[in-house]
Amino acid sequence: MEYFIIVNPTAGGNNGRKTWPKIEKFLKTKSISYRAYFTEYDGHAVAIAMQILNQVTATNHPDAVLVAAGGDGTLHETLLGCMRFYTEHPQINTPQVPIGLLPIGSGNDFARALNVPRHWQQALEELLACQIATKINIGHFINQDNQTDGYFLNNFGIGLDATVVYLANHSLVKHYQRFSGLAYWASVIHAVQTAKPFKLTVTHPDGDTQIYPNAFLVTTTNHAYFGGGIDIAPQASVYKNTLDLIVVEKPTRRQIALFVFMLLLKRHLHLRFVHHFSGVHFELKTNESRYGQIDGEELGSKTYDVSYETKTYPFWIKEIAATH
Ligand SMILES: Nc1ncnc2c1ncn2[C@@H]1O[C@H](COP(=O)(O)OP(=O)(O)OP(=O)(O)O)[C@@H](O)[C@H]1O
Repeated sequence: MEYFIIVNPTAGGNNGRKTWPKIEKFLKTKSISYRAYFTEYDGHAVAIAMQILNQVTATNHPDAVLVAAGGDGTLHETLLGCMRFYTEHPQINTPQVPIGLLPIGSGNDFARALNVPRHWQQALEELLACQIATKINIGHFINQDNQTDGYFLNNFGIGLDATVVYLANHSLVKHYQRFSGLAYWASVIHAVQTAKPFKLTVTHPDGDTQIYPNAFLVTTTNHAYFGGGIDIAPQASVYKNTLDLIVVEKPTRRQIALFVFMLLLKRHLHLRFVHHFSGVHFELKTNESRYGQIDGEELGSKTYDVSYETKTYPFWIKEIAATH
């Protein structure tokens, strides 16, 4: 195999920069064939992934694996580059180049969902031991207003979780690994206090519609986790072709405490201000501007008219039969 590794040196509060020399040493010791590419700016992994696929498909390279060494953002951009490349080159009929993960970011929720170890060496050993690609479900969304689309591995959030992402990304201490956890939790508290509820309309394929006048946290998720390991949708799985939608209506202070307590017990879906759906397709519409996030990447503050479904992409991971 030949591993084309996209390294985000800034992932995990510069953990990428510190960990890469160890990864490289390990690869050299084992005489593994690899090429490394370093991201230099936001969005760079999209361009690098496309460039690698261009090269790999032009030379008919049969044993290529694209590896995202970073956090969920790097992985998201790598996937986006792959999906964009294959959409732009529909004539390519060789199998899609699989994506592997070296989770050296902060949250690493997709790695958690796939049971990929979050220590670089264990993750690398599993990656190198893998023999066959596994098709995994990913989220696909279409903006109904302009028909643009995109993908997510983890979740597409509107409201509270996206406000947290916005505040954490703009925190002054974000780039210091030691403080990134603190910055995150400070952002959660700030967001809970300041985020405003909004009207959300959910439409199902059969035309059934629900309206939530006080939606507060709206997450469409591909697996159980969000926010760095919070088990927001315990029944969700990348091995199901469904997406899970969690809608939390604006809670009172007492309800916030109850929500956190029930979340820890994984019983929060029983609360009457928490709503949960699982489906292969649904649409969400809002009419007030709110922050949005996709796999931890900011969308800014806007309104949404979005439809959701799943697609698949091959990943270079150890298959977990038990969760199928
Ligand atoms: N050289 C760079 N300088 C600044 N930002 C970069 C650079 N390379 C990549 N980025 C950006 O860094 C951001 C964060 O990366 P990533 O999500 O992989 O790490 P993380 O936030 O630590 O992990 P997680 O999302 O799992 O919490 C991404 O938006 C990416 O575009």
